[in-house]
Amino acid sequence: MAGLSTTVEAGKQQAALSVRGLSFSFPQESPLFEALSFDIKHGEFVSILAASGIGKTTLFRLLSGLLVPTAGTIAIGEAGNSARDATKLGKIGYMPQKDCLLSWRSVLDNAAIGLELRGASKREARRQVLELLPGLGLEGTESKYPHELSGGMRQRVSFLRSLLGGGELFLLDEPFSALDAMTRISMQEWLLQVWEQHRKTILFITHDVDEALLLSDRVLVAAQSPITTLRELNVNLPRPRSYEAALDETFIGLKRQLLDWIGFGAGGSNGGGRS
Ligand SMILES: Nc1ncnc2c1ncn2[C@@H]1O[C@H](COP(=O)(O)OP(=O)(O)OP(=O)(O)O)[C@@H](O)[C@H]1O
Repeated sequence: MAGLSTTVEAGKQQAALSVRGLSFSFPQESPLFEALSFDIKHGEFVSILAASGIGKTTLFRLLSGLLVPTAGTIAIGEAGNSARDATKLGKIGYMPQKDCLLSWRSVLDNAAIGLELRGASKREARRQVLELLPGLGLEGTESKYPHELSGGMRQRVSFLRSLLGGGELFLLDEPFSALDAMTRISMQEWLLQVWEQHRKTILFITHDVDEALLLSDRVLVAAQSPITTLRELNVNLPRPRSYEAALDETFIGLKRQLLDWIGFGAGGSNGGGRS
């Protein structure tokens, strides 16, 4: 037992997120998580790859304190805050599948919300947003409204809002799933560049094997329900990366491994649903 607690303590000091023995089920439903443990290090980009309906969004709701685990602990940041406290303290940045921009606010004012909520004056918040817009490919859009933007632009504004919210840990829930293939590739490349600049800790949910490999330092695979363990693949591809990386032999080897784990390998017969 002493050995176990030393490991957990060491993890707490270094980890941006430390999950220990997490169990959760909705009332009268089968469990989604049972005694799940994993860590995310500071500055890491980690993707969770899983089939639909297995509990990815529920995991994010647990990590952001919107749901309470049936058992286990979630510790966030160096202080080891609980999910609920970390969210209250603004340490968690959450970017959902839909951009959720406010239709009556301009790009400038949508992106500034994160800073305003942290106590910045409107003037200061706007100044910081204006400074960052060009780097996000959004120069000249500051007075536009969400309906005047493309899907990719809306997601970038949404990301900027989360970024300026100042979190230590960013939870990105399939942020590009609603985009067409071309926009999706350009958004992935854009996110790679932004991450290189800011090196925030990101936990990214996706169904897409290529996307997980292209973006991540590690991919965690949830292949069975309830989720008790996550299989882990280190993505040892050099950075900075671009979409070209997907043509690399190493990439294809890693992809083969992931497809095998989720049941689509040479011997697999997965139909893509919850197993
Ligand atoms: N409030 C709730 N009450 C009861 N069951 C729920 C509730 N929310 C989600 N579920 C169920 O929990 C399971 C996991 O849902 P969740 O949304 O976390 O899955 P997911 O892996 O994110 O799916 P997708 O990839 O399709 O978004 C599903 O079977 C879903 O129907």
